[in-house]
Formats: sequence, structure tokens, C-alpha cells
Amino acid sequence: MGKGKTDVLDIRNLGKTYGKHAALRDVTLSAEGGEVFGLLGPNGAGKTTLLRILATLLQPTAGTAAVAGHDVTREPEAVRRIIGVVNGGMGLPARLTGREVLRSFAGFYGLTRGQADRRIAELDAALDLGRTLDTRAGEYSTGMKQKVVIARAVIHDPHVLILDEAASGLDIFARRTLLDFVAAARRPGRLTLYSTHVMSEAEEVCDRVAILHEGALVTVGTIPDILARTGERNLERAFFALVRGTEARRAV
Ligand SMILES: Nc1ncnc2c1ncn2[C@@H]1O[C@H](COP(=O)(O)OP(=O)(O)OP(=O)(O)O)[C@@H](O)[C@H]1O
Repeated sequence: MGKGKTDVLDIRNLGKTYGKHAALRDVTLSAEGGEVFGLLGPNGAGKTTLLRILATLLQPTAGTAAVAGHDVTREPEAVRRIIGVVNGGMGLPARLTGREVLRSFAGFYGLTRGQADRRIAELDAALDLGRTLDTRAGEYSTGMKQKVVIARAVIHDPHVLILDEAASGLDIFARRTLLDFVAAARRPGRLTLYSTHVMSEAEEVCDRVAILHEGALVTVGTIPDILARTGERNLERAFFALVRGTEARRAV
């Protein structure tokens, strides 16, 4: 990071324990804008715990995390204004249309009606919202719900978009829309955090990835770096090589 520049994401020695169980151990990483940053790991690796801390939904038990210079514990309101979160919850008010949902969220973030409608038009083009806009959410398919949930998360053009296993449960069309949207959303000053346990998704969309295993950071790097370091031909094989390495070191 250059002098005078604030990382969009700055995580230092972050830890979270539930009772005696350490869900996150001493995680340090940073990211500047302009990238899609993947969080990879099997179920239970700590991805959701990390993302919930960044979303100010959970307090860390050690270390610090800051989003665009705002500490998640000390300035949660400031953080909430500049993040967008998609975390598997697809609850939408059944009686409202997509347009009504998006207008109400836009209002919540202080956009005027004109600004909201311009943003909805942009998101319609990016996410192919189409019919969802004038259909009540109670009549949506899963794919339609997911589009509106994503549009709602980015209505205020957040600095950091947090996608926690956002593709899980989607059919191939909805998944394709999501991955294309994530790739197209890459812009200076904007960061997308993309958590998944599906390595092929990360290979397609992420510029850098962090691999988590049992709450600890195993490695961070671009995918070509990680493949070169492990000598493996794909990320899934590299993941197993790295995780086996940490387990072998723990055994000695
Ligand atoms: N509220 C809680 N109380 C106790 N343990 C928890 C709680 N939430 C998570 N854990 C534990 O912390 C660890 C990390 O969970 P986390 O949900 O962050 O993992 P994950 O990588 O997101 O996996 P998944 O894809 O299954 O959500 C797991 O061992 C989990 O059982």
C-alpha cells in the first residue's frame, strides 16, 4: 500500500472464538480497490465468521478490521453505509415489487427518487432485472429473488460488496448472471469479497484469493501465483496441497 492511501480493506490479527472454539485465528490481510478478492475454504473454515465481522454483524474477540478507514467495531454505522451484503438470506417483502424494494432501500441510503430510478435502470442493464421490477416478490423464482437481493445490496454503489456463498442454490442461468455481474463490477476504489467453496467459481472471477482452513489463513495470492508456488494445475489441487502442508507441519 502506498503512503497516504487507505486500503479499502485492512484486517489485522483478527480472531473470533465461540467459547473455547477458535473460528478465526490471527488473520491479517489487506486489499485495495479494483479487485475481486476470493475467500476460499471448506465448510467451517471461518469465511462466514470473517465476513460477518466485516459486515458489523459480529464482534471480533481479537484484532481489528477497517473498511475504507472505518473500524468495524468503533464505527459500525459508517461501515454499514459503504458496504453491501449478500449472505444467503433472500427474504423480500412478498407484497412489494422489485422496483418498490429497490426504491425503499435507495431511500434508506439517502438517494432521491430520480437518483434511485437512474440506479435501478443501470442495475436492470447489469443484472437483467426485467420482469422482477414490476412483479411482486411473493411470485419470484429463486433466480429472480437472487437478482433483486443483489441489486438491493448494491443500490448505493458500495465501496465493498460482500458476497457470502452467493451462488449456492442458484441454477446455471442465475449463477452465470451473478458471475458476470461480479466480473463487470470491478472498478477503481471498489472491492468485491467473494466467498465460496467452489474453486472453479474463484478461478473464473477472483483476482486474488485467501485460503482459509480451520480459521487460519493458509495463503493469499493471485491464482497464477498460487499455482506456481504449489506446482499444481488448478486451484482445487493447490488447495489440497496447501492444506495438507499445514496439517503435516502441525503434526511434527
Ligand atoms: N454461533 C456460533 N457458535 C459456536 N460456533 C460457531 C458459531 N458460528 C460458527 N461457529 C463455528 O465456527 C467455525 C467457522 O464457521 P463459519 O460459519 O465461519 O465457517 P464457513 O467457512 O463460513 O463455513 P460454511 O460454509 O459452513 O458457512 C465452524 O467450526 C462453526 O461450527
